[in-house]
Amino acid sequence: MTFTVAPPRTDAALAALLPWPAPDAHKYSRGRLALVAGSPAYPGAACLAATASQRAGAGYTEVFCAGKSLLAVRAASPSLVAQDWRHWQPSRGAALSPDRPGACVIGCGFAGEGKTEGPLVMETLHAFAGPLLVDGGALTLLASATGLRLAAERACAGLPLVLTPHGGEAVRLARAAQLEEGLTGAALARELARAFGAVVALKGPCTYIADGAGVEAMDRGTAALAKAGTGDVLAGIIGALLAQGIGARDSAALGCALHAEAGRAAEEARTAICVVAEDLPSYLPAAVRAIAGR
Ligand SMILES: NC(=O)C1=CN([C@@H]2O[C@H](COP(=O)(O)OP(=O)(O)OC[C@H]3O[C@@H](n4cnc5c(N)ncnc54)[C@H](O)[C@@H]3O)[C@@H](O)[C@H]2O)[C@@H](O)CC1
Ligand SMILES: Nc1ncnc2c1ncn2[C@@H]1O[C@H](COP(=O)(O)OP(=O)(O)O)[C@@H](O)[C@H]1O
Repeated sequence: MTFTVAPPRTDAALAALLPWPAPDAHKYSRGRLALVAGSPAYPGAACLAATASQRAGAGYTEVFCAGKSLLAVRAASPSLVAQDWRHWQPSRGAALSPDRPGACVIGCGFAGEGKTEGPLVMETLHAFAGPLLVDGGALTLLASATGLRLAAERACAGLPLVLTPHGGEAVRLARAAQLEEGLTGAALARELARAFGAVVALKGPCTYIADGAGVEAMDRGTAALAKAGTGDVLAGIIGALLAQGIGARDSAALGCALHAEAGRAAEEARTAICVVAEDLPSYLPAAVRAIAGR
């Protein structure tokens, strides 16, 4: 199977996508991200994704998490709005219209269990009528016959879906989709994108971003990013870009580049040894400047 992997996008191409706010912007016009995240086992993942979303420009970041995780999420940032995930209503979702865009991220800090998280994931796949990013433990639940069917239905309805698996999660998705064994890298990203009708960002030292039309590479990152929780930060960044009305593949490409540049800026200040995931949102301004050239 031969195909071409597009080279990483240039700074100029990425800069053209940056969501600078209009002078008359308000918090809702700047995009509302509903983040369904943070099981009792992993409240920290919700905190990481939510604070990253705020720094990546979303005007309103609303977290729906397990009741036991509420305190941790509220303590992470006073400007976050947090509710028990029992109140998440995917059919109402974020208010969606061209002047009030929105998106949903689901799965950061999910443990991949079926009883509570399963219905949250399946109902969101079915009923959320805006751009949806599936990450973390929700990918384990998506890796099922029901998940594949609901993903196909979203694709038929033209509803954007972004998947952000690491290598282990990608193997689970590939098995569920009965892909050829042993696919890796760009080929795996491309086949997953086709099977799920989604944009796939297959994360690693080089991240491959694919949709039905092709695959591109993103290799700006650093091993400083190889720490628990950095993937949750990435999901929050891409989710915020989706919420601001940027297309799915562009959001994935810009989000991965901003995440990588934040990692590099953090490494510069803190060394590759000492960077931790919670450092990254505070280096997003440096990442924006590196890409924008200002
Ligand atoms: N502070 C927190 O609350 C954190 C919560 N997290 C959440 O924890 C949940 C479980 O995620 P995990 O990734 O730990 O567990 P998984 O069960 O998804 O992954 C565990 C297994 O997948 C494989 N794997 C993991 N990373 C891989 C990679 N980069 N390449 C190849 N194989 C890999 C390994 O076999 C590993 O044993 C997710 O919902 C995630 O969001 C993690 O992001 C870590 C930080
Ligand atoms: N050696 C590396 N070089 C560059 N980027 C890396 C490297 N290792 C990990 N990353 C990046 O760090 C992030 C890790 O995400 P993930 O494995 O989902 O972490 P977690 O589940 O702990 O949040 C991804 O964006 C990945 O591309």
